[in-house]
Amino acid sequence: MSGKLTSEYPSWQKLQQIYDSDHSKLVLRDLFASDPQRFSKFSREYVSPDDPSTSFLLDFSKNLITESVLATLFGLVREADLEKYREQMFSGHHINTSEDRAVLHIALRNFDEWDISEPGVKEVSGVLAHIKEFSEAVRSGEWKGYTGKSIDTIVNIGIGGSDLGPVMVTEALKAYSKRDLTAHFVSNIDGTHLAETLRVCDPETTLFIIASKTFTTQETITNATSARDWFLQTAKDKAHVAKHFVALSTNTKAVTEFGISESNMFQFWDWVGGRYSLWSAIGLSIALVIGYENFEELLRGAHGMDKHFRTAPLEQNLPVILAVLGIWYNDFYGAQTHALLPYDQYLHKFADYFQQGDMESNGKSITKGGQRVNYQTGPIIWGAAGTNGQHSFYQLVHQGTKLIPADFLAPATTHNPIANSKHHRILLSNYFAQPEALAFGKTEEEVRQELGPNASEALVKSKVFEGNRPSNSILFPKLTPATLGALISLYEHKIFTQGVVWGINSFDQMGVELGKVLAKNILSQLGSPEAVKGHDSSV
Ligand SMILES: O=P(O)(O)OC[C@H]1O[C@H](O)[C@@H](O)[C@@H](O)[C@@H]1O
Repeated sequence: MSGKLTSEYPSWQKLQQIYDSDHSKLVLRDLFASDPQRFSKFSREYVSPDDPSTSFLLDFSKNLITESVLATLFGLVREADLEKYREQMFSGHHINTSEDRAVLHIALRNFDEWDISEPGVKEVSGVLAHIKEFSEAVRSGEWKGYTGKSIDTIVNIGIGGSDLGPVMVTEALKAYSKRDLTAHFVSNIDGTHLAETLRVCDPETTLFIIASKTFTTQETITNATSARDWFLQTAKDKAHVAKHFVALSTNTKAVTEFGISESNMFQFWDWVGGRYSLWSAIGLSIALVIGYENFEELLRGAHGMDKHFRTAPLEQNLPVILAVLGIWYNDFYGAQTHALLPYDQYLHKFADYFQQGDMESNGKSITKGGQRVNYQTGPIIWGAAGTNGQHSFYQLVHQGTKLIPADFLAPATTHNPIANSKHHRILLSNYFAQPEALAFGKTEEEVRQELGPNASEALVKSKVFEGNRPSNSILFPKLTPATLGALISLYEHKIFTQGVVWGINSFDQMGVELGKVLAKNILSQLGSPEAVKGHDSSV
């Protein structure tokens, strides 16, 4: 990340040459046929260094790579100095250069193992203790609302990183949830979101969690104010707010000004990026729903993956492997998107979560040194839980004109083995079948054989699957808190690695700002009778 653009690195140029001369020869049918060892060469097992029961298998054999392509991709990562920047992140350097901040979500799940000297890091265990104490008091019924009743409903009010992580994780770990505590998440400024939620809430038994790193986000503060007004319509006395409103924030001043006392505030620090904050106080709703012990398991699972990422050689390093494969398609094959396809209903918000995680991190076109890149950076992330996606967008993935690399994820065993696990067997058969169909397709010859001599040419052609569409498969034993933690951390470090290779700052989000400023400007004019001024002619 000197003054050089990544496209000037020798390995980048070599990759371009390989792509130009060889990509037509990188055909999965042939690559598998010519090498019986392909699966063992291009798969890795992850076993948590802290807990051998947290493990998964990454099969990346169905990628358009050879050993030499992969070696060159690792060469690129070395030329981009990943190992140096990785160490800088783990030791608290201010690698978020535009905001002069450390990037230390890893410190939130470190349990004091690594010594990190950034202010705030020593306070992490105290905040975790606060989360434990508070979540246990609410879950046990000991925490009472203003009329002496226990809490049976929580409403997390937050948006972006203060919403998506808690939503995704509480959905993913529903099997561990307390069934008599209902959780709602309100994010949208559209009054419908709050109104429809409040319709099913009782002010006497509802706890509002106001989640905002900055505590200035318009949507969250507006929703929180309306929620407080709704509460006070019944509760009347402002003193009752203390039993029903808590805040998760870095901004003590704004929280107390809102009327929430400091003792009901859960602190975090500016070195926690919003999209990396579910491990912090922002995870309070997670601890409330699944219990503190399970929340800690989630953090410990992520820490195991942090250790792996920090220490494993690049060739064995799962986040690095996922990162370089993504770069190969994004920068040389011209793939615009990357699909996340979990075959697990519990993970139905996984792609939504990493839409922010990846796109807000790597949706940048200026390097840290201020140069405009001359290559592609972050991909468009999208996806849905299987098998629903199969009946929706897979047609285009299989036979459309676009190359869409995809990650398939599935648990070997289910939390819900209904009908003697028949559902799960069908689900898994689809999980295995889709990557195979994408990779190997169906040749014209096979179609002709199937249809017989009387089939029209057009019908034959329409049934041909070109195949050669790449995918990764991640198979884990069961979706436990620790496994989920490891999976999230895996993708976080993939994003970090790609950002380093592209030479960009993955930890600011300047692009979100302009729209916010313009909306405030328009809002101030909307209430006035004069014509809205100073915008384009369509406003
Ligand atoms: O937690 P806050 O401060 O309310 O921010 C919520 C969100 O706002 C913006 O969209 C961005 O800055 C996001 O990264 C952030 O997650």
